[in-house]
Amino acid sequence: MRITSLKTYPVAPRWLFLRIDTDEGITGWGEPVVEGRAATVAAAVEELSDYLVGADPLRIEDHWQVLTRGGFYRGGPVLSSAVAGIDQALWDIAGKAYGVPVHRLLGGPVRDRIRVYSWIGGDTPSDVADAALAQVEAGFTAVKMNASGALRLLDTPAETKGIAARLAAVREAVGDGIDVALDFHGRLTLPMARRVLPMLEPYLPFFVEEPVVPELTRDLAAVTASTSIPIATGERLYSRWDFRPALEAGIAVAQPDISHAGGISETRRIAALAEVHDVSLAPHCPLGPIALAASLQVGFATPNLLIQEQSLGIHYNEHADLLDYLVDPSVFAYADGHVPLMEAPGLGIEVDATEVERAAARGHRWRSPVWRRDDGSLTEW
Ligand SMILES: O=C(O)[C@@H](O)[C@H](O)[C@H](O)CO
Ligand SMILES: [Mg+2]
Repeated sequence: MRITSLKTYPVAPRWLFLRIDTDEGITGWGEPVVEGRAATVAAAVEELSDYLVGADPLRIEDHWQVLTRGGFYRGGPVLSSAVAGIDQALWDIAGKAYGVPVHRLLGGPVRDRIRVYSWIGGDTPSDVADAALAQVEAGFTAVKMNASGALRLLDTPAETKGIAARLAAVREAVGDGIDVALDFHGRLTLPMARRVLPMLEPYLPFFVEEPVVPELTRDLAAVTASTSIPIATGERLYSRWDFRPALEAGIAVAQPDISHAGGISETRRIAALAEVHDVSLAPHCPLGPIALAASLQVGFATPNLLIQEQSLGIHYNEHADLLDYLVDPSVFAYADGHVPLMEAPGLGIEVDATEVERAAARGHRWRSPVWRRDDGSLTEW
């Protein structure tokens, strides 16, 4: 079998889909994207495609090595995400060629279903509590909320207590049987993290995500030592080499994004490295159905999986949602907040190619918001 073409489709809300065709009529799909940089990653995929057209799609690992290491300059979000989407599409082709779901090629399932969580929004404590209750009513057993708005480097008692008040309101609303995670998007300085996290401890959050920016991986050790809350990070780490210092810093949960961190091949290796550190996996995925399917395929075959993020209805999903590009959306029906074992070949989904073409023709470009503090200085959004 030979690869005949690679084609990318920028689609709403903020995704980039990749279609790889072969001379045997088998098509694979991947999702190579950095949110807000879809066109940049598409250019990287286009440049890498010179090497792939005419090659055997089943030599997945060799292609991963050449595309990642063969260029001398490696790593980073753009290149790693381009390779990630290509890798997903090659695993999809392999599964379809062998007639099995990808998790069977990874050693077979180690669980029957995967627990997924939903993102919840809202500004006031009662807004977030209502959003959490709506997800619990929809069957989810875990939610994740944004921890705060734009914070100062060292913030007021009112802002600081407000973070705890929002979590307290959610805990009060959903009770102790539901898991509640908080995402800080790297908005805390180390001294703020030391002050805020102990205030959250009484409400037993599931985990706290990205308390500090990933550039401060070294400071994570001080954060993890300062609190009993499990610390999660990883959506802005792109390889097992990037994850090593975070794992050594004592995080509890690794969050590789299968569309950023080198695809199925590398996420599988990051999971194994995490296992060495007694760290569980909660793959990041505020992305589309292909990225979610690829994440789930790894999750079915990975012993240290904690939970899977999924993007149905999250606030980024304007003009399109998770299920819009699937021939059969029931695959992500989330019975009782779980996805049952997927048995269809490849990634286990059927992408609606006509809808993808139509959405790409409409054109769409999503930009990350720019957040500023009250003095006008830039902060993490
Ligand atoms: O954990 C999450 O889902 C968020 O931090 C998103 O990754 C972020 O808004 C960029 O897409
Ligand atoms: Mg996050």
